[in-house]
This record gives sequence, structure tokens and C-alpha cells, in this order.
Amino acid sequence: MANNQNSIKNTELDGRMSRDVESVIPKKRQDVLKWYGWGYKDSKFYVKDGMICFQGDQYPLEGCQLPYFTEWVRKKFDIIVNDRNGYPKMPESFPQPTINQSFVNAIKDSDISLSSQGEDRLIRCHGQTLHDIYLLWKNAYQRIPDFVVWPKNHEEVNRIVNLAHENNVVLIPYGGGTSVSGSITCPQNEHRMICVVDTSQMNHMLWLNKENLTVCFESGIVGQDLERELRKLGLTVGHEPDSYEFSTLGGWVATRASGMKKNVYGNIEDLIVKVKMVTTRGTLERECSAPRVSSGPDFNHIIMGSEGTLGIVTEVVLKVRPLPPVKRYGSLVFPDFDSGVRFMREVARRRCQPASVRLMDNEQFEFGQALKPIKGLVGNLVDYFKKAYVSKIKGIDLSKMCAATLLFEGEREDVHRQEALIYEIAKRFNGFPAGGQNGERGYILTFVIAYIRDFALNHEIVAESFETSVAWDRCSALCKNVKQRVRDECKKYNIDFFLISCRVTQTYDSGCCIYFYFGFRHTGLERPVETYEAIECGAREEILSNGGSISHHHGVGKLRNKWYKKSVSETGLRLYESAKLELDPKNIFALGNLIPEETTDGVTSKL
Ligand SMILES: Cc1cc2nc3c(=O)[nH]c(=O)nc-3n(C[C@H](O)[C@H](O)[C@H](O)COP(=O)(O)OP(=O)(O)OC[C@H]3O[C@@H](n4cnc5c(N)ncnc54)[C@H](O)[C@@H]3O)c2cc1C
Repeated sequence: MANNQNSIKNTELDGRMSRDVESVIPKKRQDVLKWYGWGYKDSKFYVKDGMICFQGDQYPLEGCQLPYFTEWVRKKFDIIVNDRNGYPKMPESFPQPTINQSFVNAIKDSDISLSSQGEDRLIRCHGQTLHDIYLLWKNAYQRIPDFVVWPKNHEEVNRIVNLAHENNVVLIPYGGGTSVSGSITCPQNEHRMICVVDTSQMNHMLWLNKENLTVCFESGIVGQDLERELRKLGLTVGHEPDSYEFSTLGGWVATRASGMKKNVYGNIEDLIVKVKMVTTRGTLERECSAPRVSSGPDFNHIIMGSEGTLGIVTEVVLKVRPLPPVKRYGSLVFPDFDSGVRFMREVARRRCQPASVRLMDNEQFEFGQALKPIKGLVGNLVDYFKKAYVSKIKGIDLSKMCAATLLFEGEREDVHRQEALIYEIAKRFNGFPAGGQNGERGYILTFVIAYIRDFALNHEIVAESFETSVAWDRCSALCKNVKQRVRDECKKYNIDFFLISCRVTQTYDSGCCIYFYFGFRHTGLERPVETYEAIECGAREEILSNGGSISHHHGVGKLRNKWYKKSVSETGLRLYESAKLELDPKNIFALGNLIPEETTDGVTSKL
């Protein structure tokens, strides 16, 4: 009987699908990834003969010269780019570690992979905020992790958490390190030993159930690895945050991530069937894999968005879909941003969103155009006629025009139907199709744009993005007011050269997600990052007063924790604190996310 049951279980879970996944990112991350900034070591913007170029064979801009971008930078920031190499060198010495010997000995005895080397510690002390990267460039971190461990599975995580609890050692769960909320940055005032739990070696596919279309992965799997493995089987999860080359499943869960194709596949909360989190009180996991359960509050939602403060996510069961037979890009041009917003609202009202639809304002549209590589005479002529068509025949003011990029996925007929409907709706708002090539470029550039920040830092420009979600009736006003607030703040700080632009990236029944880019030239400014933060803080206040949220998908972290209480109410905050006190009474997951450090100490002092 027992055998019979086991075999049923095995067939259900198709254990034969269990496999090791070879990751594009090795255990020694710094062999492949930049230690001081974003992405692959060999991918970057650089200057040759006065022109900005891009290198990086993972991307379609590889080897391209970018004359329009060079000119855009000159005009926007009054900068003549040069080939100076101001990139930092790996320091030769590192902050002294705080060692809890009894913890270290027990980890060694447990045969868990570990390191106390300075380089391994430094590259895991931060995420990707401007603040984090700037501190790294200036070699200004006072506090970095003291120790790194690489568990191989759920059991090893259990052992690490128990040992940390026993020995009062702080643990920081670390996935892909792509956080943009300060959530993995070491709390600078922590006196206890800090141990980073790097999940990269927990990246197995544990099982696949083709009948239920569910798959179980360990939490350290990197997005691109996960999709590559599933694609081999004709499947996809379809979760593609812009960071998915480097971010991990555990990170997505812990931050409540959102992918660009959420209209078809859903955000991470829609994709999760079951999730396992190790806490100091044991493992938190829903017992049943049924698709929906009415059984009190859903504790998956205690785990999602917990930002590493309650425990370590080890395994996740996700929904998968068959790969779509057709994938097609498109783009639309609108005479102005407000027409574009009305189009987006109508698409949402009719619930006919393609896999992705993103609306860019004029600034961002121009910026995207500037990233076009050098062209031959024919290319330039075609561009000239396109511009003439838009401005003369369509009567559109090029300085107001904005664009939407579209991605359709599905069965051929469904895609056809969807395209026809989208183009018909666009027409009602004076929009018209601008071709699949422009759409495809828009999505491909998403991955390249992330490399600009390091280049910018090297040219005295600080830049970062921030985002929010808002109800439809406030969308246009929020965009306008936030941009104006940033302009006013820049004036206050005597900043003459800056970029503030936005796009609507996600649509919902009742509202949308808005994503801002902000950067400025800081030549002569004493504290550029603090100034940036002060302006971004002003922008967030403006967002909140316009009815926007604290975050749509970046999370709270340390960057936005001062607004957390207001966002969830006093009672909500106490509920979170109680959960924290129950699951982590010694505050070993002392990351300082969600609630500011003083309050975190408050939790500890209640013991
Ligand atoms: C260029 C760029 C583009 C981005 N685009 C998007 C986007 O489109 N959509 C989006 O949602 N986000 C985006 N982000 C933000 C970021 O990628 C996400 O927050 C992502 O989910 C973080 O995953 P990670 O594996 O890198 O986590 P990390 O940065 O390593 O950690 C983030 C937080 O999760 C916790 N954590 C990580 N793993 C675990 C685990 N196993 N158990 C418990 N806690 C854990 C950490 O402690 C930390 O608090 C982007 C960031 C960048 C830099």
C-alpha cells in the first residue's frame, strides 16, 4: 500500500523532471558580474573617438556606435563625453569582521560552504540603489557582512537559521542582489555578527507536474536560468521583471515582484501556488496545493513582501504555461501623453491588454530614439520621411508626441484579434501604429538601459528610477505634479541639467503603475547623492499626496520605510510587529526593512 502511494506521488510530481540547473552566474559572482555596478563584466557603455559606444555580446547593441545618444547627452546635460576611466578598483583591505566563533565552528562542523574573504563579503553588502553603488565607488562602507554561507538545500537553511538563532547572529538572505530599496544593504549600526545567506546554490528544479502545470524550484534560481530550463520543455512561467537576467525566485517572492508580461501570466502573487519559508520557529508552508483555499488569512501573503525580515524562502511551487506559439511586437504613437493615458485606461476597462503595453512620455520616447545605432544613408532617409509623415501628414507636434510599445503573446488567431482591437482603440485616441520594429527595440533596450547608470556616474551624473501605482483618475495629474515637483526641487538646488521622465508600465482594472527616471549633472555639487535623495523624497511626498502608493513593485526596504506606517496604518504596523516578534523573537533577520531601525530595536526590546 505504502509503495503504491509513493508511486502515485512520484507520477503526480513527475520526479524524473528533477534536475540540477547550471547557472549563468557562478558561485564566485565576481568572475562574471561587475563588482561595482550593474550586470555582466564585459557589458558597458564607453567612449571611443568622442562617441558613446556599447559593448556586450549578450545584447543586440553589441559593438554599436551611438551618435544620437552622444548628442542627446551633450544637449541634455551639457557634457562632452570622454573616455576617462573613473571606475573604482577593488579595495585591498576590508572592514574588520565581527566573528561569533561558536556560530562559525558550528557552520564548519555542518559542512556548509562558507567564506570570510573580504571580496566575497564586500560584493554582498549592497543592492543597486544609487546610494549603495555610490558608497561602493567611494569605498565608504563602514559595515559589510562578516561572513557568507551558501546552503545547498532547505535542510541546510534550517540548520543555519537554528544556529543563528542560538548564537544571536544576524542573517541577511541574498538572492540576486538587484534590490533597489536598500533591502539587502547591511544595517550600518549592527553590532552582532552579520552572515549573508547566499541562495545561489539552491537552484534546482525539484519537480514538474505537467497535468497540473505546476513546477517546484528552489528559491535561488535566477530568472533567466528558470525560463531557459522551462523553455526546453515547451513551458514558461512568464515572469519577466526587467532584472530577470540576475534576480532570483526567492527575491521575487520576498519583494512582491512584478514582471513586464503580468497581463497574461500575472504578478508573482498570482503565480505562486505554494511557498516554503524557514523561520526561527520552524517552517511556514501551506499544507495543500489546491488552487484556492478558504482557510482564514492566506499566510503566503505573510511571506510575500517580507523582504527577508521574517525568514528564508527555500522552495516555491509556481504555475507554468505552455510556450505561446506566437510572439509579436507593436508600437503606437499618440499626439500627447494624456491621449496615451486615455488609451491605456480604455484598454484596461475592456480588459484586452496584450502581454505588455507600456506608454512612454515625450522625454522617454526621445531618449529611446537617441539609443538608435548609427545608420547608413538609406536608414537616415527613412527616418527623415517617417518624421515628415508624423509631423506634416498626421499633424503631430514632435515635442509632445509619445509612444506605446506592445507585446502580444498567444495563439495566432487570438493575437490577430487582439492586435485589431488594440489598433482600433488607439485610433479613437488619435493614436496610430508605428511598427513592430520600434516595439521590439523598446523591450530589448530595457535590458541595456540598466547599464547607463555606471556610465553616467563616470560623467558626474547621478540617476535612478522610482515607481508607484495609482488609481486611473489620478494618473495624469500625478505624472504632471511629480515632474513639476522635481523641476522645482532642482531649481532649489541650482541644478540646471537634469532629466525627469515617466512611463505607464502596468495596467489594472482600477489603476496603473507609473515608473519615473530622474538624473542630474552634479558638477560642483558637494553631496550629489544626498541631494538626489532629498529630491526623490520630495517626489515621493508628492506621489503620496496625489494618491499614489509607497511602491508598486520595488518594495519598501530601508529607502521607503519611513512611509510604511502611514501606508499600512498604526494597526497594520502592530500586526506586522507581532508577526515579526512571533517568527523572529531575537530579530536575527535585522535588515531594517519595512520599519526603521529604531522601531526594529523596539521589537527586540519588547522581549
Ligand atoms: C535594472 C533593474 C530592473 C528592475 N526591474 C524590476 C521589475 O521589472 N520588476 C520588479 O518587481 N523589480 C524590479 N527590480 C527590482 C529587483 O530586481 C526586485 O526587487 C527583485 O525581486 C529582487 O530579487 P533578487 O533576487 O535580486 O533579490 P535581492 O536583491 O537579493 O534581495 C531583495 C530582498 O529580498 C530578500 N530575499 C532575497 N532572497 C530571499 C529568500 N530566498 N528568502 C527570503 N528573502 C529573500 C532579501 O533579503 C532582500 O530583502 C529591478 C531592479 C533593477 C536593478
